[in-house]
Parts: sequence; structure tokens; C-alpha cells
Amino acid sequence: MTLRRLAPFFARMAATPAATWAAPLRRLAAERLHPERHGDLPGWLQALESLPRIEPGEIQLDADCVQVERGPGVHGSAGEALRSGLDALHPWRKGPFCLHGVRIDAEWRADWKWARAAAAIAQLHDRLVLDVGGGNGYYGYRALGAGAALVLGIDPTLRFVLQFLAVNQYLRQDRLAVLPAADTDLPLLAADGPFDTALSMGVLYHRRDAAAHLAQLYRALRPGGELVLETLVLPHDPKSVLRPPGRYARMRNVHAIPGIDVLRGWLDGAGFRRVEVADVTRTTTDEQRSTPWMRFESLAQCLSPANPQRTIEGHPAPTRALLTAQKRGQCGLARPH
Ligand SMILES: Nc1ncnc2c1ncn2[C@@H]1O[C@H](C[S@+](CC[C@H]([NH3+])C(=O)[O-])CC(=O)[O-])[C@@H](O)[C@H]1O
Repeated sequence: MTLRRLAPFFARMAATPAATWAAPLRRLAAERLHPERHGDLPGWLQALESLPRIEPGEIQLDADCVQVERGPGVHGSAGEALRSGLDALHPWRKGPFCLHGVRIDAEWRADWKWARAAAAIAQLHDRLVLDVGGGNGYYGYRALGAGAALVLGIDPTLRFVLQFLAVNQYLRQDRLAVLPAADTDLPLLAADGPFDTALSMGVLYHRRDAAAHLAQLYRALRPGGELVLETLVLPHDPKSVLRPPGRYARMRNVHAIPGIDVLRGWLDGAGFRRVEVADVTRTTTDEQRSTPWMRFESLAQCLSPANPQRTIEGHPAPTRALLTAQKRGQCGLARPH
């Protein structure tokens, strides 16, 4: 049932240079979306199936709130079913989405990150894009809105895959999927991969082996393809690396936060060239916060009450850098002016 929703995407993918990836990813999706795979999966699948069928409306993927609306709006029991079905997939980390009158105001203003990225990255028109750790697909929709030909999102967190399937019931894109896979599940390629652009945003610090993550991304790209890397950095200490001994901003799985020079060195070491730092932004409690769609604690509760420049553990508060880099070989991609 669930896999049927992904069939149009796999058909599209089969007609791209990433065709050979389709069969292994389809098998993986079938395995991982099996209801016995995860204790919460049957409930999430039920929430997905409970979503009301609503006639297609006008879709806007290039808006900050990725949206679909029907003229008169959706009211009454369908509106209620929509809201409660989506709420059953709480917490919503990335958004906003505006679906038939329901605004999913997610924990993160992902539109802000997208605006920073879009200003820096090469034109996406007709590009084949890989979004590693793509969450519920918010950036994938924005990439389609910017003209991408097809976006393969992967994320090992099943709840986010289910969120994608839910929003896509209304946004109806068959050139985007978020599949249940990690970076380490990508085919180990002997030769160059097919992707023009690879996004890795908010993932590198979660990886124990940063070099292996960058090597995977390098392999997935075609010669001359572009990496868009967004990760936590040390803002005032370009040549150091923080390896938090315990938690970082209450997160258990933050392995390394490099200074900018160190990060550049990692990218050089992976073979990338033309490494550029496009943006460095301190994460604010306006960008990442609790909302009715993410009712747990958020950034404000992870900062030191005495000094918000520090995390609750005393580390530098989260600052994120966005870098672009190019795989060697052939010409690059056109950049915005
Ligand atoms: N090995 C892995 N391979 C792929 N994904 C992974 C892995 N491990 C964790 N993830 C996934 O990486 C994402 C990290 S969030 C960034 C989301 C989006 N990109 C963003 O830029 O907002 C962090 C943040 O909130 O910034 C989660 O969806 C994990 O499931």
C-alpha cells in the first residue's frame, strides 16, 4: 500500500541517470516500511491512510510555505481529519507547509535555511539532486520549485518518511521522494555517481566518521557536480574541532563541530575543489522553536539561561555554516549572479 505511493517516483527515476539506484532503494523501502519493522509504524501508517482524499488544488513549491490550496478551502470533517491525521505524525521538525488551510508551523523555519542556500548554490534547473538526511522533504520541494528535474531524498528516520508521504498525498509530486535510507545505504560506487547536486544539511555532525560521509557524497556526484554542505561550526576558532564528550545542546549524537579551516581541510581531503563558505549564521530561537506542531523542548531550553552564547553544557551555542564545493572533472554548474 505504502510502496504504491512511491511507484510513480521510481518510474521517473528509471528514466534518469540514477536508474540503477532505483531497484536497490525500492527493496530497501519495502523492507523498512514493513509494519513490523518499527513499533510505531502501524500507528503512523494508519494515520497516513486516515488522511482525507481532497481534490487537487493550486500547488506552489517556490513559496516559503510549500503549499496546496483549493479555492473555497477545506472545511468540516475533512478539515478536521486532515489536521488530526497530520498531527498523529508529530513532531514536525521541518516546514512550513500549508495544506488546504492547515499550516504546519514546524520547529524549524526551514524556509530561512533554504533562502540562505538558494542564494549560494548553482542553478538547479533540470538538475538531478540528492538530499541526504532530507527529513520530511521540505528542501526537496523547494529544489523542485527551483526547477530541479528529480530529487532523491533519503532519511533513516521513518517518521519523517511518513511525514513526506502524508504531505505528498496533497502536493502530488512524483519527481520527489524521501526514502528510508541512510548515507551508508547508498550504492558503493566504483565509478562516478549520477547526481548534479548533493545536499547534506544538518547531517555531518551526526556522523561518527565525517570523512566517510564526505566520501559517499563525492562518489554520488558526477564529475563537476556540486556539494552543498551545511553543518555546525565553531564560530571563533577556525583551526579547532570540538568533540563533545557528552551531549551538545542536549543532543546525544553530535560527534564533531569543526572550525571553518578544519572543515575546508576535510572537503579538500575528500577531493572537492572550489570550496566556498557561502554563509555562517548563528541559530536563533526564532529559527528553531517549539510550536503547536512540535510540542517538545527546542533550542531555547538547550541554551544556558545565564549566557545564551553557550549551550546548557557550556559549549559555544549553535552556529551553522553553509559551504559549496565542486567535484573534480568536467565543467561546473552555472551559478546565480
Ligand atoms: N546516516 C545518516 N544518513 C542520512 N541521514 C541521516 C543520517 N543520520 C541521521 N540522519 C538524518 O539527518 C537529519 C538531521 S536534521 C537535518 C534535516 C535537514 N537536512 C535540514 O537541513 O533541515 C538536523 C537538524 O535539525 O538540523 C535527520 O532527519 C536525521 O534523521
